[in-house]
Amino acid sequence: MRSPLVSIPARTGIFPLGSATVPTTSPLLRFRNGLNIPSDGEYGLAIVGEGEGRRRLVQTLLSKYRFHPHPPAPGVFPYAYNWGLEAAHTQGITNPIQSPPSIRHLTFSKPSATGEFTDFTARYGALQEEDKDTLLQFFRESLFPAPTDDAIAAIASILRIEHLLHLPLVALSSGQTRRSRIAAGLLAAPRMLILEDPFAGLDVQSRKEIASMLGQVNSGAVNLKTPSQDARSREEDAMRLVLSLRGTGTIGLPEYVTHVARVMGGEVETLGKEEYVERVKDEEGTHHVVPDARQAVIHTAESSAKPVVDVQGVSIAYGEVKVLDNVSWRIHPGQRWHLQGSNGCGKTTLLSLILGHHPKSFSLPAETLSIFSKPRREVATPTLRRRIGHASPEIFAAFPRSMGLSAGEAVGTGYEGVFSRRRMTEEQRTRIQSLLEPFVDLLDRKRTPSSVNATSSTTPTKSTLDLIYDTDFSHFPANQQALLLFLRAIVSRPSLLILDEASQGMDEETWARCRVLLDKEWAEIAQQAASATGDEQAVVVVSHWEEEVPWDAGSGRVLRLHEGKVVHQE
Ligand SMILES: Nc1ncnc2c1ncn2[C@@H]1O[C@H](COP(=O)(O)OP(=O)(O)OP(=O)(O)O)[C@@H](O)[C@H]1O
Repeated sequence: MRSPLVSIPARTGIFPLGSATVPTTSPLLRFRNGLNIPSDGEYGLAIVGEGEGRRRLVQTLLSKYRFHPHPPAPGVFPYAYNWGLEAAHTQGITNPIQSPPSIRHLTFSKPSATGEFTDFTARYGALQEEDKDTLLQFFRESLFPAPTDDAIAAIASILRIEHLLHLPLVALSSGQTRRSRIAAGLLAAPRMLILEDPFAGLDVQSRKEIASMLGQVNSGAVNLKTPSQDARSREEDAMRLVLSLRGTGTIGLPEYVTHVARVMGGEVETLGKEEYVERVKDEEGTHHVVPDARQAVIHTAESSAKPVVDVQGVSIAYGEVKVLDNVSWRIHPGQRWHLQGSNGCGKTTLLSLILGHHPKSFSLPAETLSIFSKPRREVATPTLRRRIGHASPEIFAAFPRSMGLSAGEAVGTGYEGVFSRRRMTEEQRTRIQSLLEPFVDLLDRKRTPSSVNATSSTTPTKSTLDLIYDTDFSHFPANQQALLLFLRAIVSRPSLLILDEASQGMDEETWARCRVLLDKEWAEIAQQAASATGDEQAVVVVSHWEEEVPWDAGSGRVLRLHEGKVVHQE
């Protein structure tokens, strides 16, 4: 038997580093019944629950906080691991792990490291010299220690990304990028790998494949460090995987997971998987998020108005590879479309033509692409920016963080669909504040999770809203930046709203509130349309999760692509 990898005693409180030895504030987190991550044997951990709590628990595992009342033994970093050694000593375990474990943390919702604007349109063609680095080069040159070519080949085969190795990084679709980042995390072969929301943005098949592959890595059946070791030592050296999953996590709980650490109201409780699943079932009977304006929405009205978008027989190829193959699609005002298809099938490319991000958008024959009832080539790109609201992982990655834009200004850039500062009119400022208002308890940087519950029903004061409005966009954590960029997409009530994986990086609770807001928006837009002051909004949603489409199942329309072809339209 070996000492546990991480062993946090029951009733431990977590405090910021540098806080008073005898705490004067309530803990950031409290462990109700302790957390033990054994270093060998059958064990898989998933962290679920409140977004902020999950992030704190991850940071705790990375030893970014102070523990009280019983701190781990002083010594090597990461400290949470020292408890394992202590426990080994008191329990007479003779075979403790000698060296501190290397821990790697893979998060997918991080903005670019420099905060600079990156021109995401480069991925659709005109590659700059610096954008030409391939995935293979990235694996060889950016990881430390550098993996062997054999290890790269093995992981590429397991994750089915061999065909992408020679593509430029910027050409990868968002699902392909995610697979590649999981591959990079595994190639670094740490003792413990923490993956945050690894399944968001993955299609159903990919989710299954990756969940099963993670299970094999976690059990030691796939060992990327030393493939020649015998079965016993492979199990001992297995890379421990810790998954942090959104909400209840029951949607994406892989089979190999045996334990769940659930964070609720600032408290961590560790449960066996079965017990946890049972409990969630019981609770779901009583805790439903019921959006209050749903019934007011008209989802499938066949409009007599002219189409917002008319795509007729469009094809796009990169060399021999056809990414879109004779695609036709007509979108009318008021229609709700769910654009479906597996990772890399061409969804984002199709949308980039409509959005004017793709270099071919402007040069397609006039009869193949019309937007707002005119051939695309007769519609100026700034008009598209202004009339199409758009949120996507690409916008999230590219949005400038170093310009000092405030949260309110960031949302306001949606009026023109630009990435630069614009002076807001008083009316626009009021509108932005009205969008921020339903989220004020989430965005208020001063509140703790426990105080949120207590006060979220009270009307926010003007000054809190002003404060949020004026706070630097880049000071918000990634999940809140995702929320602000969603508000940016809807702020101008555009004729066409494109939500491409817009909920990625957000907590379930936040997305549930976004859905309520959308319903309210659509009801108001429909009312205005009925009094003949405009058309209803057309909406396109890209999501691999049926649960995240913001209308009732079956009430919208579907366009499904497969390898660039339309295979289903209803
Ligand atoms: N410059 C390029 N050269 C070759 N292939 C490319 C290039 N740019 C994009 N591709 C490929 O085009 C395909 C379509 O990508 P796209 O981003 O449209 O997929 P998607 O359906 O949006 O996927 P996801 O669900 O992962 O977001 C991908 O397989 C991608 O690798």
